[in-house]
Amino acid sequence: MSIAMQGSLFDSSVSAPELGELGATVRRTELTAGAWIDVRPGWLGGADELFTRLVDVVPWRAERRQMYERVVDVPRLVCWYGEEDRLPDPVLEQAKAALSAHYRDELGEPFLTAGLCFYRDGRDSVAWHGDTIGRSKTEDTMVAILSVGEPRSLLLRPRSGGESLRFHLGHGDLLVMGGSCQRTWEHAVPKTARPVGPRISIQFRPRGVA
Ligand SMILES: O=C(O)CCC(=O)C(=O)O
Ligand SMILES: [Fe+2]
Repeated sequence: MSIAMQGSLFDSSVSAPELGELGATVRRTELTAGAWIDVRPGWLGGADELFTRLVDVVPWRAERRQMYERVVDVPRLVCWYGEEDRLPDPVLEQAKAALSAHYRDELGEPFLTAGLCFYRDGRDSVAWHGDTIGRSKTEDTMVAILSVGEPRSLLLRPRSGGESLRFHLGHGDLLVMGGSCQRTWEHAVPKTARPVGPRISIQFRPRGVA
């Protein structure tokens, strides 16, 4: 598959993927009902290079999914890596280890799985949902999302109603949803008619969270 991506095409300084610090560069926002998000813009340098690699090496699958009574196309490509699976790029193994170290005391367990989503253009999306399959239905946990490629909006809104928050995530940005976020808030990557380039998100989760 060949994807032309704005920004990197004429960029002579294309650099190898490399993670920056976490530590004090991570900015926390407390949400309602015991939910929070951490944001670390540009955590992964050389993110466009990782995007290009992932487009090629990941065995992307188109999925169909049961939605209530209907089976619908999932408008994005996906690939899931379980805890025994080798991730498709060494820098993603490093990211998983760095996140596990950074959140060790607070989370009490490592990030073990990685879900990858490929939003090819503005028609690809994910509808409002919480990641509530498994323990996250009843327990506090964390889902860490690394974004590469062109930015897309990730929206968050409280299940109890209220304003939504919008983040533009791409080019190596990190966003971590924590606390009760999966149970008490929802998130979405909405479709857009604006011309947007392709984005890949990598979601790291602990065991039993999906
Ligand atoms: O692509 C994203 O940033 C979000 C993906 C997501 O919410 C999911 O796969 O559960
Ligand atoms: Fe999700």
